[in-house]
Amino acid sequence: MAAPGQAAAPASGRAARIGISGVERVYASTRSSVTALHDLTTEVPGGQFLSLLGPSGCGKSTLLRLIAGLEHPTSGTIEVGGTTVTAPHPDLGMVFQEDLLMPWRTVIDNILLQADVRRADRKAMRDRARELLAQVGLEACENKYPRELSGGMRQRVGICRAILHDPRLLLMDEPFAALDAMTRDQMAVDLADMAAQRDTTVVFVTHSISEAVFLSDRILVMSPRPGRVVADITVDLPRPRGLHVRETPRFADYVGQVTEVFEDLGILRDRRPAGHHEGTQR
Ligand SMILES: Nc1ncnc2c1ncn2[C@@H]1O[C@H](COP(=O)(O)OP(=O)(O)OP(=O)(O)O)[C@@H](O)[C@H]1O
Repeated sequence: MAAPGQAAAPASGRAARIGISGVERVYASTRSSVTALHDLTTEVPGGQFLSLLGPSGCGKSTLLRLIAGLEHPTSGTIEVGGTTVTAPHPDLGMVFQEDLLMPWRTVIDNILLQADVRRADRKAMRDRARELLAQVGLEACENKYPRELSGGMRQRVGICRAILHDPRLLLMDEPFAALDAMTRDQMAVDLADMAAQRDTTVVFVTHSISEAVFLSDRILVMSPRPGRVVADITVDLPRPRGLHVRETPRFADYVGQVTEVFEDLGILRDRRPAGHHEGTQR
């Protein structure tokens, strides 16, 4: 994956390509039916860092669950690594808004849960878990319990768990949404550093335009429900990217480009003079 904190890892070709073709997802009950996604077609090359941006309820989480194989499209197909997704597939890491750590397990045992469910060699995985903890500055915390950690620390542990088995695909559903702004910035840098060291495709859901621009190779902007892709923006900012990239005119241009799409959709309303972009949730 090409991520902002460091130079991109050399692509080994192992990162999963995603193919989404004519995907529709309708949630039907006896009383009503909701079309969450409508006729979604796109391809995500292996190793790309893709962000999904869109208003609440436009189907971003639904799309992640479909890619993960946790649920199925009503019509259309999704391929991951050349295979049609019909069930949850193992070569995947997932991170959610809530850290989902088990309170009765220590930090290291929470990470090793990934090894336990896969019946992997616990000893080898323990060494790897320690390496990952060191990468995110939590080497002194391996025997602590989640209640002893801050929200940002817990979310770092969640990310370590998600990538312990070196998945070819990482799906992240608003992983930093519950964190304060400064922790969130640091998490973006940490994620960038971790991502840069492995060849993984990432699909990242966020409501933050600047977070999406900072992290991504590409941003898909989705319309209000039923979710469709209304803009497909390649973020061609040089890497490595540090937080200072946010002060550059090119960064502002990308933020402005995405903001305009939201203004055109009527989701952001700008009462300031033309050219001055300051929306919510940047
Ligand atoms: N299991 C379900 N049953 C019925 N409707 C559902 C189900 N899951 C999602 N939906 C509906 O599908 C639409 C898309 O939901 P989804 O959670 O994918 O949106 P989202 O873009 O991730 O929203 P948010 O940004 O608020 O998390 C919403 O209208 C939601 O109510």
